[in-house]
Amino acid sequence: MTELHLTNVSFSYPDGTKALENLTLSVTSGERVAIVGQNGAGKTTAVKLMNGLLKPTEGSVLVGDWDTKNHTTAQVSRKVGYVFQNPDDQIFHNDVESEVRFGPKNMGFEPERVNELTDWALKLCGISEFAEENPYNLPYSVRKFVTIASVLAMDSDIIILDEPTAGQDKIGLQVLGNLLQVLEEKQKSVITITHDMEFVTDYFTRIIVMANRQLVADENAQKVFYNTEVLEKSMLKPPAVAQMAKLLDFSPGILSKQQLIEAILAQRSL
Ligand SMILES: Nc1ncnc2c1ncn2[C@@H]1O[C@H](COP(=O)(O)OP(=O)(O)OP(=O)(O)O)[C@@H](O)[C@H]1O
Repeated sequence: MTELHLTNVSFSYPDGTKALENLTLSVTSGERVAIVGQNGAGKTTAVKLMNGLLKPTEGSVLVGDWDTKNHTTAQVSRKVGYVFQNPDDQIFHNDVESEVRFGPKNMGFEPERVNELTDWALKLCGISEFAEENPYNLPYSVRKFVTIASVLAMDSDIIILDEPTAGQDKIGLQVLGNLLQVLEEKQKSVITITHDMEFVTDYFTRIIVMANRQLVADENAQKVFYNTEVLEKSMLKPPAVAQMAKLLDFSPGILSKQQLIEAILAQRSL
């Protein structure tokens, strides 16, 4: 299993734009972490540094015992799979199965293992029925699962999902929820960038909040969504349930509908 350690990481793009300042965080095996924050906060830059697409200007990124500065992006991406925000930036085959099969095949797995991983990933993403289809004939939500499957099939220890809930309906969200559970059972770490706070409270216990190129909180959901200073700094909008609980002046920490209902019933019975 592979751990991830970012230590005092800063990054500037070649045009001089400073995108990340002094980021320090670690992710252990099997952990689920959500990275949230306003547009331009530095989230995408942070995850690109984690999978070796970018190398830090200052500080270090360790993937297991590899310093990403000493390894190619291709090498690092075998350990840290990255599902891009936009599936159309990632898909390049004319049928779904070839797209998913490409990763494990390219990594040199035995043909039997390639078949096994491809079938597993297609099934886990609920897209086996589309195996022979051209991804570009499928809706955006399915194309997103094609890219998730193609990364899962590489069997990397750390998986980054950029905005996985974008465009997903209730069934898509259920597939994602199940997928996160299966990955946790396999001790895979999942790091997601998302603007979907309901998704965060439903599935992620650890939240990293970023604002203005910096980390402003690394806490559980209860602490983040009831911390006025963090919310103001990051301009983060808490999930609807937490907003309602605050308006009703309930004690901090309520995040689920069930907790809110229980608090309302308890107040009525007073
Ligand atoms: N290729 C690039 N060249 C120059 N500046 C860039 C580049 N990519 C991103 N930036 C800048 O770096 C900063 C951080 O961007 P980044 O994409 O990491 O933020 P983000 O939190 O992921 O935002 P979003 O939620 O909009 O994707 C922003 O000021 C952005 O404009």
